[in-house]
Amino acid sequence: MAIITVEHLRKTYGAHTAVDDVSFSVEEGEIFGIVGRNGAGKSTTVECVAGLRVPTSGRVEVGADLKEEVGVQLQDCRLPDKIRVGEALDLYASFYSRPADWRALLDEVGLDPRRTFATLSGGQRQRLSLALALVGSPRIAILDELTTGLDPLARRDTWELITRVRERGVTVVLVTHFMEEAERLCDRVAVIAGGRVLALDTPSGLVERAGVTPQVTRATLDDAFLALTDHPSD
Ligand SMILES: Nc1ncnc2c1ncn2[C@@H]1O[C@H](COP(=O)(O)OP(=O)(O)OP(=O)(O)O)[C@@H](O)[C@H]1O
Repeated sequence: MAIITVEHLRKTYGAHTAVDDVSFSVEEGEIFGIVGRNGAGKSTTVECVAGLRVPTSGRVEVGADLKEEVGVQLQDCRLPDKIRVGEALDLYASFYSRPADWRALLDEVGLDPRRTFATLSGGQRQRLSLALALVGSPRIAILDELTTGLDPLARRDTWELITRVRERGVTVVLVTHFMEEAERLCDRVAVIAGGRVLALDTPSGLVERAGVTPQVTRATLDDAFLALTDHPSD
């Protein structure tokens, strides 16, 4: 059953059209990927889904309470330098009527509640932003480039965290630049370019659809992405 339905979504900023006629639906419990190059319209799309931006036209329907049941991790989230990790979690938990146990969440993401935001590495900040997105026990988690800027090992750890989130029944919308990430984690992936959905399928379906020939061993989603976005077929 679809928990998110987006139909003919359009978002303009002045004369610039960032998202143009985007339609897709996300099934409850799946990890749905949105991939595309810089400026493709990925963040604008998920911010419209999360209710953070108002669509210019089109329909966005979310089968969950936006304030209580949707957790959002935004790109480049910043907190005051001196706030402690535990204080941030405690504050965010107070926004929800059924918050998760934030100490357990911090254990899961491997963060010390006494650390201040200023002393966290890039990877630790990303893990904090994931914990903040999950502290309300959401039914839907929207994660916007959660692993950008992480080293390969930290990225893999984060993939494990995302898999565990899904195992708890949370629907995940994952915006990413990394095709390997989308291929490993996502049930279905929408490829966006120029504010439009070029293709939407399972990772293996996209590879097949793009008709890419394996270079060494087998064709990957990365090959499919390059083929689709280099020669978009409308
Ligand atoms: N507030 C805004 N005002 C004007 N233009 C904007 C605004 N936000 C985004 N844009 C433009 O809209 C287009 C889509 O941006 P968006 O951030 O949705 O893309 P993206 O696919 O998430 O890119 P990235 O991977 O670089 O984050 C870009 O051309 C961007 O410059």
